[in-house]
Amino acid sequence: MPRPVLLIHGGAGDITDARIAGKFKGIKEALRAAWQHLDGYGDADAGSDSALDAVEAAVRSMELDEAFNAGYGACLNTDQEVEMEASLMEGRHLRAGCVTLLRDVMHPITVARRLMEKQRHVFIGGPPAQQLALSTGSERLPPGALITESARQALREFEQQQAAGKDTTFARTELDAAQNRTDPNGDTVGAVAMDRHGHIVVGTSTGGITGKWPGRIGDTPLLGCGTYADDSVGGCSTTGHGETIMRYNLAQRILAAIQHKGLSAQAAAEQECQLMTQRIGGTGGAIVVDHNGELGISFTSSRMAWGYVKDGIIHYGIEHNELLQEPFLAAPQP
Ligand SMILES: NC(=O)C[C@H](N)C(=O)O
Repeated sequence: MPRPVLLIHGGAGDITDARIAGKFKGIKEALRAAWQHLDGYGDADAGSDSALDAVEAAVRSMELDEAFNAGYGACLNTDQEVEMEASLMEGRHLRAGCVTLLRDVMHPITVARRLMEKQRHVFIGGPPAQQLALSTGSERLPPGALITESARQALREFEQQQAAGKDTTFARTELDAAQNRTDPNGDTVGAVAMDRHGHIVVGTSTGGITGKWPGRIGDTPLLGCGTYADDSVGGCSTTGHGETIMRYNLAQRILAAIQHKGLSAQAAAEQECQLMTQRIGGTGGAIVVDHNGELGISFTSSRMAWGYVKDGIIHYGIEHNELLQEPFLAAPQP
């Protein structure tokens, strides 16, 4: 019987030093919030939805945390508004729920789950996505409630760059470190879990990229780009420059490299992230769990926050070739 696995990311990009501590804190909190669903702690029998529950819990934790570009703290479009996207997929029956252009609700990943579990469509966007959220239990937040000062600052910097005639093609995920500016923009979040029955679930949630056009849709809600899960191969969540990732079909290519080329999860993630950047120019990253529970973590951006739980230890990092560790120390159960 496979051992449960939970691997998460908190976004790829040119994350500045000042934001690393917040990312690590958020990654560890998300792992602690979610792991109990997989190891049977809070769940009497770690039931059939344990991977789904774990992924939703991890992503919800990061959606609440302004250190990340999802939910509260999501980045702003050129109209100074938040439009969020998320996708969720399970690898047993290949069911999925995807939402885009979603406004004024806290947890896009939960809306994606409700769509997957209870509705007859897979992908819904704009006001009907919000309608679905509100009619299935989400609270409507006052306009602007998801906007942080950091997100406003990121948009101001983006606008200054545009006014100065700089190339903003790659938006916030690409420009900061090179130009030595602050990076007030958090990043996309994602989670891949495998339960003890070998069922894999993947979820990804984002505000997109700062300075995007209203109505812009990125890679995150697209199956095969931001998210894919298939129990017979593995699961993958990606992050980075969406226009690049969707043109390359990054998640699907990584899983195809595992399935058809026999690569390990790590080798497949490395190979495809690198080939994508060599070929198209934008950068990104991916987390992967293959059907044996082996992990892959790779990125061509300067940094990507990630973490996983194994043998009672939280493993995490943000730099290339970095592996930090900390005891899991689960919160006491009631
Ligand atoms: N930071 C990110 O991962 C952004 C996301 N991939 C997008 O382009 O919408």
